[in-house]
Amino acid sequence: MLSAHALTRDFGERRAVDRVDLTVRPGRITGFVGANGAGKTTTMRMLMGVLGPSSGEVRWHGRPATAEDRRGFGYMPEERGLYPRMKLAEQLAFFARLHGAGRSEARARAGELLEFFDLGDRADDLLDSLSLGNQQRVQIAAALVHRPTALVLDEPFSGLDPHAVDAMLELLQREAGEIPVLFSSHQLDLVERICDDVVVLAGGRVVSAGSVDDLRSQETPSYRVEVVGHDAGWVRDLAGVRVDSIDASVVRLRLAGLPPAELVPALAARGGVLEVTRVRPSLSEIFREVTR
Ligand SMILES: Nc1ncnc2c1ncn2[C@@H]1O[C@H](COP(=O)(O)OP(=O)(O)OP(=O)(O)O)[C@@H](O)[C@H]1O
Repeated sequence: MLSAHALTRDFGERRAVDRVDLTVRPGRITGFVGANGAGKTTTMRMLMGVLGPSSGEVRWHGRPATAEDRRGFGYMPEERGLYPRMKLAEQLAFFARLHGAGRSEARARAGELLEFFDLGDRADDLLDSLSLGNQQRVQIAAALVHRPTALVLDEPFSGLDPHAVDAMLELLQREAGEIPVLFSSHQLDLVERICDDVVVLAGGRVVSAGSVDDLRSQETPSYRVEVVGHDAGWVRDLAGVRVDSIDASVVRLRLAGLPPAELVPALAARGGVLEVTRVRPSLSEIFREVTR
């Protein structure tokens, strides 16, 4: 289990990460989300030990994480960091050897990962001859080369086409069966698809954390209402509700004081109603709600 405890980082006067607590459990995929500049990369760098905290602590299995512990982690940094003019297979074998693999074991592992990412026939190509999405696949392969004990991935999905996204999802699910996996992403639909847990950061602070289902259940329920006629504007006059949007005859609203059982009668007393549906909030909606 990888965890952060009151992890804080200042850059001069500016506090980029502010007393962040988070836990990444084995067997679960944790998504790390937040607007640009929220502090995700800075937190991940501290988890990996490439940046020291101003205060707070990173723990591995409940005790302070050491350099040795971190050598076991797989990391995909935001700035990436492979050698553009090195052949793919050579490059991956090189990283495997840095982690202590013997020559033939390193070569075999490089070949296996390139096959997995459909790059087996590009083994002798230079990294910078690949498309950006394929370079991204090699970045992930490099993070996996030493069979890591935990994975920390900074935006692994950015720039990937849908096939590569699917391959990445499959891979993360497979890896997360055994080890803690934390990844940051702005693609909330993907986070929703595969994450068990989510940590939402805003202005350097954790504003929400837990399983996707828990976050959903904390959210104020939202309703879709379709009224008779072309203008549902009158719904705004209802007491005890907050209207999120109106599009002709369709309204999205939340209850703000009105008990759920009174919504339909209150609507019907004011106008013609065709349908009222309770809507399960998407992660994007939850994100907007908790970060606003
Ligand atoms: N080396 C640095 N020196 C000064 N300020 C920094 C440094 N690194 C990050 N920051 C600041 O810390 C804040 C958090 O940045 P960070 O890159 O961690 O955010 P992020 O959530 O990863 O953003 P994005 O989604 O855009 O990648 C930003 O205001 C950024 O400008």
